[in-house]
Amino acid sequence: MTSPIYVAIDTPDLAKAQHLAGQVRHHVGGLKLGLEFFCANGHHGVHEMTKFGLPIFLDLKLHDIPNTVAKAVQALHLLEPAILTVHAAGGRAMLEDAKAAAGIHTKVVAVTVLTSLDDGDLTDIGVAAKASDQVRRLADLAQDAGLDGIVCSGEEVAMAKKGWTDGFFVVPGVRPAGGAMGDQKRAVTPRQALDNGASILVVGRPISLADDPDLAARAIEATL
Ligand SMILES: O=C(O)c1cc(=O)[nH]c(=O)n1[C@@H]1O[C@H](COP(=O)(O)O)[C@@H](O)[C@H]1O
Repeated sequence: MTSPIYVAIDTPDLAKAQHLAGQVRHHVGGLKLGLEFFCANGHHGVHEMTKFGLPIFLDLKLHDIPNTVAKAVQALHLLEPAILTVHAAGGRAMLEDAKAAAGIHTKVVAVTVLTSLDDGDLTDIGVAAKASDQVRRLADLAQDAGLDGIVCSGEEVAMAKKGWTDGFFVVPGVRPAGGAMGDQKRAVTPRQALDNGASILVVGRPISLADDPDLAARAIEATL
């Protein structure tokens, strides 16, 4: 069975990214490349990483006016990522245009409330809702706009899935029991996230900072 774990390769260094992917390739289901990697290595870097033969999740969290996001998505066509992120807070028109601009092999998923934010952080940016209510609102918007799914924490995924049974649910910010939270605030264990309905799990530092990343990936897989 394919692993639901996508390893977050958060480094600007292509050689380090290739080394990590090479270490874990047999125990993860895909590679997630984010802003740090893409800003440093661009299309060339993504091409290099496709050589591992795993699906590529390009996590650029696009968030701009609809025209700009649609053009950016078009500019990514050649890369054919399996998954691409945009921010749900960009609004309905931006989400619709992003989906329309994406290639047929790319799932476009909307980031709802970052897993690094809690209710207090939402208050600070003028969002009066609790994180869970905001996730529900943005999940409904993403579904209406025709997206393939959302990114949310393992705390909300069961609730979000109830209203969107065939949606694709990406859960990052997961932590093995007792693992360091770092900047994550709404974290659950990988097993909980999967039990709650995650389609895939994004795991970064618990694997990439481990002495033996492959062992860490296998240990997480063994809990699923
Ligand atoms: O879209 C994401 O992947 C994402 C959304 C979110 O709400 N929270 C979140 O942590 N992520 C990404 O998931 C990864 C989590 O990394 P670790 O906290 O190191 O496991 C990072 O690459 C984040 O950019």
